[in-house]
Amino acid sequence: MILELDCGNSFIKWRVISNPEARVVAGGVVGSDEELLQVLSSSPGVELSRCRLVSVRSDEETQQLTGKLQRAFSIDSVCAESAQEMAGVRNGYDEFQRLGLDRWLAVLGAYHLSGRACLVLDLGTAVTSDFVTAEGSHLGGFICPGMPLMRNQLRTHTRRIRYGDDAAERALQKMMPGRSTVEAVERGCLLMLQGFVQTQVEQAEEWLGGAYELYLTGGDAFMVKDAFPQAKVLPDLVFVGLAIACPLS
Ligand SMILES: Nc1ncnc2c1ncn2[C@@H]1O[C@H](COP(=O)(O)OP(=O)(O)O)[C@@H](O)[C@H]1O
Ligand SMILES: CC(C)(COP(=O)(O)O)[C@@H](O)C(=O)NCCC(=O)O
Ligand SMILES: [K+]
Repeated sequence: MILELDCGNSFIKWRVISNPEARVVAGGVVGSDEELLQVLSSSPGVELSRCRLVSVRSDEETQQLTGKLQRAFSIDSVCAESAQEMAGVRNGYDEFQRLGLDRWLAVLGAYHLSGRACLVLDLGTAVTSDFVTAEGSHLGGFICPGMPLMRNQLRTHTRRIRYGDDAAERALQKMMPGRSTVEAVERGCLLMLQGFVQTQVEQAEEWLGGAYELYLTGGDAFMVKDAFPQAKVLPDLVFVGLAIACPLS
């Protein structure tokens, strides 16, 4: 079985797939390396033979994680790497190595699945957008703070914005003007998020000419998906790209 990891700035998304059928056997989201080791060693029937991963963390952090996996399960890891061109997509960054690897894999996955122009939005710690033409030319994209960064900036840089996670969840059940701090902040940040996605859709009309596929991925994709019924919501989009960038030869 193959362990697949997507190491973001806040969470590690993990999956175990069978080899060679590539059937998903187990998966989840964890907050730390230790939590990952623990959940993997307590998952019944999971027998790992190797690992492939993508990380936007520092090289040191990524090496620490692969070292822990080697010691705990005796498996080698391969890390996805940047490329100028792959699977019919040409990286649009001036310095292709600087494009976030999670973005690159999501773009590879989206173009592979759609075979046409696409707009890829990844809503995690940061929110990223990437535009790809029907010919596979990556035009670049935009980066802005995601929901966790927006709400934490307000909590950190003001004196009187303080509330807990439970209240935050309750506040988002309705979207009328907030009548408490938690409602005002949570609903305000969600409107920022939805507004950003709406702007990207408008940009796509301009840059991709209307006939494109919209993909939403990342932990907070569910917060905006109802406003964009045309979107394909694919939590595993980065893993689709990971299989392309790190094939099991
Ligand atoms: N099951 C989940 N576990 C952890 N975070 C989740 C989950 N579902 C949604 N989220 C939300 O997803 C966001 C993080 O998204 P993610 O794509 O994992 O970020 P990153 O790739 O930057 O680590 C957080 O705002 C978090 O509240
Ligand atoms: C933009 C990101 C921080 C997003 O990370 P995430 O929210 O998925 O944790 C990451 O893709 C990254 O570090 N990119 C490098 C900068 C760039 O893409 O231009
Ligand atoms: K992201």
